[in-house]
Amino acid sequence: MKLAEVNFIINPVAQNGYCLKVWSKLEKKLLQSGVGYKAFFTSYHGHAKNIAELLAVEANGEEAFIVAVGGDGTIHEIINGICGYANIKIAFIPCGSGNDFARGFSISKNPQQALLDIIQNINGKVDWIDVGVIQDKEEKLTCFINNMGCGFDALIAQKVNQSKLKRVFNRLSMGKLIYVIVVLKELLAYQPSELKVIIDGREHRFKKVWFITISNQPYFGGGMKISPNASPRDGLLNITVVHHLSRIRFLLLFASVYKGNHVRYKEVLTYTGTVITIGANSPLYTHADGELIGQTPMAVSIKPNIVALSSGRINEKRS
Ligand SMILES: Nc1ncnc2c1ncn2[C@@H]1O[C@H](COP(=O)(O)OP(=O)(O)OP(=O)(O)O)[C@@H](O)[C@H]1O
Repeated sequence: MKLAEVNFIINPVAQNGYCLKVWSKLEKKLLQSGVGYKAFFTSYHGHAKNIAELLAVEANGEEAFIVAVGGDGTIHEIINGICGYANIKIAFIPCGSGNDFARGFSISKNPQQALLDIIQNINGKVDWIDVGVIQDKEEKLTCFINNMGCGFDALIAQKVNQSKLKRVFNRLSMGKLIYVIVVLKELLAYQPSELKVIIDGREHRFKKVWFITISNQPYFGGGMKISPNASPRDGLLNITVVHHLSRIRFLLLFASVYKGNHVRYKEVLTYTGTVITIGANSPLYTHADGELIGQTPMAVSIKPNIVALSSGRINEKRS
């Protein structure tokens, strides 16, 4: 059987350099497997997007296979490079600190197992998944595969990415804890906002909003099940608005979000939709897959079944 050639895009700095160590082990397995491959290493923020786009163009309509080796930021960039190229198949080997993509898409969190799954399914089935698209006021487009959000969650994403503690916790393999620490730190100072949200033509106004999150899959922030019912295969985006919540109740809610039980709070509203616009009384930080992309207003929509995801056990429940 002829095996396809695989293009690996590796983020050597993901999880504080752990990804590079993992890659050297994966490469040994690859050499043993006989799979033809090329390895590309990112050398700056945004490089994975550029490499992926170049590979998509160079494939010239032929099928090409790209595997992201890194964290959620790496798969986010690759999605932004290949979204719209129907000839590109992707897969993921989780080596980041948050790894919400692996959780949400039931990919093994063990990099060696994830590689084995990819090799076993190398010429096999693909799963066509939805992608969210954000348009900012300058009409710049950004895709997201996990979720996007405005307000407190975007502020947390930014602070986590900037935090020197992130490196320390990554070194201790406690990447998730940094989200908890940053939330507790920012909670006292944050001022909730007023929001106008239009979902499929219907206007909603909210006061004292902590954040709005729009999800393609359930997980955010290293395992928080922010949108328990989100599915990347249903052609819908799942919207979560958290408003009118005291700081004490925020802490209770925060403790329940890892199991998705926060949706039982009356201060948590959920919707589904396909075209959403978000405006606020003052500009709010906005993230896409945990990467800060600018400030509101933002328009969000869904591209159903646009990306081909290949992984051996994608439909098994693993998280
Ligand atoms: N060579 C590089 N030097 C500096 N930054 C890089 C380089 N290559 C990639 N990056 C950036 O590193 C950032 C973090 O990558 P990534 O999200 O994959 O890892 P992580 O933060 O450890 O994982 P997670 O997002 O799952 O918590 C991304 O914003 C990416 O653009």
